[in-house]
Amino acid sequence: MENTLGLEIIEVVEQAAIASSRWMGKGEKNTADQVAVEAMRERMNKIYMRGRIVIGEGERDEAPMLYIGEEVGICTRADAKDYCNPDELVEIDIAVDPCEGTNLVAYGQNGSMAVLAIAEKGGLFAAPDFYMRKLAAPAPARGHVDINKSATQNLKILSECLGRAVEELVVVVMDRPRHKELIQEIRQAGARVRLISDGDVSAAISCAFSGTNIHALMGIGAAPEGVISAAALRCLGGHFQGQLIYDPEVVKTGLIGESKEGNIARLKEMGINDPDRVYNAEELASGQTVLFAACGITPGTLMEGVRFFKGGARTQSLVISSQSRTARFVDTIHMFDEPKTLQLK
Ligand SMILES: O=C(COP(=O)(O)O)[C@@H](O)[C@H](O)[C@H](O)[C@H](O)COP(=O)(O)O
Ligand SMILES: [Mn+2]
Ligand SMILES: [Mn+2]
Repeated sequence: MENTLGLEIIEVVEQAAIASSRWMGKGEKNTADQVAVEAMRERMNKIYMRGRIVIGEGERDEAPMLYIGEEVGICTRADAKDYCNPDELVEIDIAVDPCEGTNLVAYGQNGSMAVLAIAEKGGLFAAPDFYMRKLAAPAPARGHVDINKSATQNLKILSECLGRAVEELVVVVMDRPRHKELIQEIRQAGARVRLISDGDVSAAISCAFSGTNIHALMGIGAAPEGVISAAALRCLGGHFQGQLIYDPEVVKTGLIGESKEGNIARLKEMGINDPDRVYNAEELASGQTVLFAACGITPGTLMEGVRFFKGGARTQSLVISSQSRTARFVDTIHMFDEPKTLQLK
């Protein structure tokens, strides 16, 4: 699966990011999302692979999407075996979020990215479009912090694992009414809180890189984004745990149906019999080979955003592979017109 695919998916996220960034700051989140979806689909369909979308994101808020179950790649065609080699015919599952942080793009704010994760068939948890309680932390804290413990306890553990005072820790939390008590508790424990309006994938992955000044992600975000984050953290050896949240009272957004009971029944239909189960990164992204790729749309903690210049654009992407154990930052210059002199800085 690995080699050529690793290169091709860089272009998939780059094309989605470039398309979306043309709508940066225009106040139209659905268009910023739609163009990213179309660009991602178009580029994926040029790859010699046999892909299936398992996480398309978007059902909950009716955003444009790549559909769950949608087949992508040249080798999904009926006559594929005539021109695809056996490696390309291996079925792979793909989780995508072509525009993660649509509001951030629409309002010209930092932290949005085009992102996807890939594993062999069955290697990614097909999360329902519900919410997920998440705990992400750097590698030294992996398996020590625990989502079942209080924020206060986890901060103490984190401080021991990272060898720094609780006061020196920064925790990212989504700025939502559902997190009022959590925010209070983190502050009371002595740590500092970075509130974000959107974009918890970037926050989760940032935990795995020292120098980002992000030491944990706590709280409830979307479940599909949880699986994508888990894929990256699994490859990077960071800590990630997720627990589905199906009670509308807990999330307070009115976006996941009327009743907790109805949602439990929905989960059962999907084969999830224990709705309260806590999943770790290896369970959410269980594939033998996991690939992750992201490209900044607007500037972020990990990557630059798309920068246009006369006749082209420059992007920065991150590609992570469990197989080659690499995290590659890729700086690309895209030439829209005839190549001219390229500006290096
Ligand atoms: O910010 C986010 C929105 O993603 P997108 O729709 O692709 O632009 C994600 O990072 C969050 O994980 C999540 O979708 C958010 O927490 C949903 O919560 P809410 O806005 O309270 O419904
Ligand atoms: Mn998203
Ligand atoms: Mn999105």
